[in-house]
Amino acid sequence: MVATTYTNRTIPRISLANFSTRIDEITQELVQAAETDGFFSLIDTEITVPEIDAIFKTSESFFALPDDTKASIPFTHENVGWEKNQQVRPSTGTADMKESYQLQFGSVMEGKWISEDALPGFKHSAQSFMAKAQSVSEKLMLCFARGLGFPDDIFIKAHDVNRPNCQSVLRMLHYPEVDQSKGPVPEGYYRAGAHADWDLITLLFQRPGQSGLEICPGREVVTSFGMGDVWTKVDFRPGDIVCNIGDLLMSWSDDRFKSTFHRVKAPTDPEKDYFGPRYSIAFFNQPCTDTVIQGPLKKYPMVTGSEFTKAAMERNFAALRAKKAELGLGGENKAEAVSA
Ligand SMILES: O=C(O)CCC(=O)C(=O)O
Ligand SMILES: [Fe+2]
Repeated sequence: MVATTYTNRTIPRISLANFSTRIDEITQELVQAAETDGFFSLIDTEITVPEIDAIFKTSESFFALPDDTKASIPFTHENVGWEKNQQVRPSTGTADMKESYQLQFGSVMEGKWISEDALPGFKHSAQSFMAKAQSVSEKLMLCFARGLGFPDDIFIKAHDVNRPNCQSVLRMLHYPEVDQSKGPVPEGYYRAGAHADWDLITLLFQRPGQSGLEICPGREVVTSFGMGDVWTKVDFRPGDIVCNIGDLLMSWSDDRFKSTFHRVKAPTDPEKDYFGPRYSIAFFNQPCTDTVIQGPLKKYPMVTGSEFTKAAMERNFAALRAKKAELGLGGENKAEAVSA
């Protein structure tokens, strides 16, 4: 197996304390991080450690349900519902070793919430947490709009969760334990294969002790799938929100802000890697379908939110087909329309 090359890169920790009085300083820090590696951690946010602990408890209870029960709310191409071992990334051509449950704000969730009988209180807890994640996201949206010289509310309006065509997603993730007694995970399998997210900004909630997230900066243009091979392990402390720029913001900033490849590697090293069950939660800020997108320099043609997503998916499929042909694999993956 080819060993991964690692380097230490600093992932800045940016405080949101006293947001309204410190907004200029925060904007500067965010822009700087977005222009370099595209990853940063937020600290001093309005989401407390007990609130993060509570939503992970909720998520763990969901994934502990029998598969038959979770299968009552299957994943659909509207990016909602539950999937297991179904997402294939173009970088790997093999399914991620995980299960996930995607939730949205709007009517696409009809019939997609786990029932109150199966998991009392789930919908209420998830919706409260989604509202909090949205509120933190809107602070970032305001700063990035200013950083790019746009009107303050351009990104906030484009991601208005009260509109029926809002597409933002909260995704709960569970990577099952990797049983070391069964020998090494075959080459080419990942907990989450390398990818860049398609959205504006992603908020990632991680569990202390459940390491695995790695980043590989260096992408120059949003239309490219190429990535380097020097990785950095992402460190975080309890309460941190790890954030990354997605392809939408890279495109909307004419490639000034970087949407960076990241992955969760399958554990291989008993000394350093975490083999136990891993949980994470991602909040993807996706544009309303009718949003009009174009950077200040007009580097790319103007597109709508739905056109942007469609083009991202088509690039994804083309790259996936090429990877499968390279590996001599056929067949379609079922969870292809996922948000990242
Ligand atoms: O589980 C993680 O830490 C990363 C998940 C991720 O990158 C994604 O779902 O897009
Ligand atoms: Fe991601």
